[in-house]
Amino acid sequence: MISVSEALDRLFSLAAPLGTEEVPLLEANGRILARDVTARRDQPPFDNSAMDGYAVTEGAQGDSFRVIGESAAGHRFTGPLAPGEAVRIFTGAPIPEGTGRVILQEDVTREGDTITITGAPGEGLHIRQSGDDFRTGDSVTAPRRLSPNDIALMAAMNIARVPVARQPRVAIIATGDELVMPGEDPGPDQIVASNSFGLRALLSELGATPRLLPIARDSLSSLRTVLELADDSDLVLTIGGASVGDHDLVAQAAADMGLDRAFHKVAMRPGKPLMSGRLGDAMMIGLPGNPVSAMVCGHVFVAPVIRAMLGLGASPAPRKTAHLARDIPANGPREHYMRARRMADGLSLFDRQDSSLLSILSAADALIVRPPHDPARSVGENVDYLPLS
Ligand SMILES: Nc1nc2c(c(=O)[nH]1)N[C@H]1C(S)=C(S)[C@@H](COP(=O)(O)OP(=O)(O)OC[C@H]3O[C@@H](n4cnc5c(N)ncnc54)[C@H](O)[C@@H]3O)O[C@H]1N2
Ligand code: MOO
Repeated sequence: MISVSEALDRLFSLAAPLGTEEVPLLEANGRILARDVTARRDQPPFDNSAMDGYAVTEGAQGDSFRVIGESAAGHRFTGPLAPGEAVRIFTGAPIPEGTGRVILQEDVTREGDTITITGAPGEGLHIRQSGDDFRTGDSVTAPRRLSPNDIALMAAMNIARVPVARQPRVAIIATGDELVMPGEDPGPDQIVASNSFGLRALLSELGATPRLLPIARDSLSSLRTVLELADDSDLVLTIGGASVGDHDLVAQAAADMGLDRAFHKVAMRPGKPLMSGRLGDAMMIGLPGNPVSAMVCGHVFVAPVIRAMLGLGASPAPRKTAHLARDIPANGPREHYMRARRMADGLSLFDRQDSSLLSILSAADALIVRPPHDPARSVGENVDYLPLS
């Protein structure tokens, strides 16, 4: 059995970045920016008023001015401004030539075309300089996952089409005679397929394009039929049938179809029967069937693989450190990902750690990472964990 970090290295060597495509700005949110993009104009493109008020050359409390015109957003005042004159101005409007400051309308009384500064104007000039925000050629740097704030910035930069990483196409194949789909009426020996739905959600969140294929039954012919449906995928994820039982046929079905196996079995808990390799043009990861094992492998292996395919680099799932709120026992020979909750007084481990317990996984928001043979740890000691939310 190989270690988790060795397994990750082998996975990364199978997971090449997938290349780029251009999408309209409207479709770029959540996508990975693949190349730096640069502003096509200065922002603001002209000096403009930060407030509604009056543009003057200079002014103090008690000064009066003659209002000679108006500058509104989208409609500038074209003439110059001289001492003793004021231009009515609104937020975002271009600053007339000669303006020294903008007096807030709250600090002014107006009679006809004459204004008098009645309030203390203060230090602020209320003028936003051209290029204050960004200048032509300033860039948004890649790679990064584009957020709504980035979309706003790129719109202001007049970038209408955005180069982004192609989304990995991921086929998800649940396997097992016992499985039915959520919403179906399970027979007495049947259970509802859950892992495929959890993994699909995880993959969507990561920025992949997941596709649920029909459930494969526990026969080589059924597995082959469904695996063949996945032939246009970048990554094929199978769930279950990865262990040593008589009905665990995924490894054999994939081998029959030419899987170039990179490894089978990892020294971790849960997740030991994990396998991976190259299957035709696609990468394949065979996940264990136990629900918590499949989801933990999703967080520990699938998520970093998707990030690597998206061009975000080959690095393990980010870890944090926190102290323990409870004692934890010594670990065995496999790296253990233990379900826990972050509490005010530290990480609190769930008593029940069986890899079938989705209710515990759902209640957990952290996986404490225990290295192989880690000794017992006491309250207050620091441990590494993977945040789940
Ligand atoms: N003799 C041994 N037995 C087992 C070993 C071992 O080393 N020696 N390893 C155990 C470990 S660790 C795991 S993990 C499981 C995983 O085995 P498989 O990948 O072959 O998974 P299955 O046997 O197909 O299923 C296990 C369990 O999970 C349920 N399942 C499967 N698929 C789904 C799904 N899509 N949604 C929800 N639940 C699913 C399935 O019904 C079983 O209950 O093997 C141990 N055994
Ligand atoms: O290690 Mo398995 O993955 O017990 O559930």
